[in-house]
Amino acid sequence: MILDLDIGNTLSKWRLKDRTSSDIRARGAMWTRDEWRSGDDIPDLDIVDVIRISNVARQDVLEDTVRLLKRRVGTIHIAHSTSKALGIRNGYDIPERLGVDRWLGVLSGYQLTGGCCTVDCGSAITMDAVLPGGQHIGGYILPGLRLMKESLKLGTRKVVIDPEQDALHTLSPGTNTVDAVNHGVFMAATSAINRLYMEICDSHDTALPLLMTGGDAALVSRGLRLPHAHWPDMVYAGLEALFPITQAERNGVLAGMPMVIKPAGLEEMRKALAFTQLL
Ligand SMILES: Nc1ncnc2c1ncn2[C@@H]1O[C@H](COP(=O)(O)OP(=O)(O)OP(=O)(O)O)[C@@H](O)[C@H]1O
Ligand SMILES: CC(C)(CO)[C@@H](O)C(=O)NCCC(=O)O
Ligand SMILES: [K+]
Repeated sequence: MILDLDIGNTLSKWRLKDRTSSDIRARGAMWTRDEWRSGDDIPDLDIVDVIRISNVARQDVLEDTVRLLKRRVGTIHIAHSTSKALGIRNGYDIPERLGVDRWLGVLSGYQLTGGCCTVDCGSAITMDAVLPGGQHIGGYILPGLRLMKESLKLGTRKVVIDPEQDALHTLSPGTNTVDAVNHGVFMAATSAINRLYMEICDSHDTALPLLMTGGDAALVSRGLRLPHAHWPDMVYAGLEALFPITQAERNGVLAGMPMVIKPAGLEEMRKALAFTQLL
């Protein structure tokens, strides 16, 4: 069995993948600050023979985790951002500093589309673009929905945006604190993504497919007025692309690959952008 780990700043996600069938056998999440010890929400390491890790938490969190796992599992692959991989050139001035979750998303996104814009909605919202030909151009980091709410200190952090509400209602003016904060935060996230995506396509003269991932992706997706695909396993897929193990992975088949959604036309995007620049 393969154990894939996506260690975030607050939440660590794991999944177990069958080496022979390539099926995902189990999934879970735990708080990153908690110790990795087999139990209720943590898989039994006896059945694991290889581990692949993406880590954006502190280095000592990774070291502790690896020390613990190393006693039980033979092979551990740890992903790092590099200046080049799988036909992509990292656009960061110092490539190693690009968050490896972003790098993995770009790697899998490029495998799927041959050039795209990737958005990861987690603690932070990150956005990256890789052009046809493989140049990664860098990207953007914004606070995620929860962080934005938390920063206001109005006590609305725990009141989640109602996923049943239609997106239009969620953009209406709030008539109480919870709605005012939730709608404001939702608007900040979705309008930033809409705008930045169109700016990237405009300035590079290419309509890129848009891929969404992360814990809040389904929610944020509903406020996007753009064709896009949702790929919950996008970061994991980057681990598969970088360290292929199963036959399917060696053949370039990554877990949960969505259908590529045709992007909006460049001319339509330019018209929409013109509305944002009346002066
Ligand atoms: N099981 C869960 N526990 C807590 N939050 C969750 C869970 N599933 C989804 N979320 C939502 O997802 C967001 C975190 O998303 P995600 O796990 O993608 O973040 P990340 O940036 O990859 O990791 P981290 O937040 O640990 O840095 C939270 O803000 C929360 O709204
Ligand atoms: C931005 C986060 C926290 C998103 O998970 C992560 O990608 C990270 O720690 N990145 C390092 C900074 C950077 O990407 O420029
Ligand atoms: K993430």
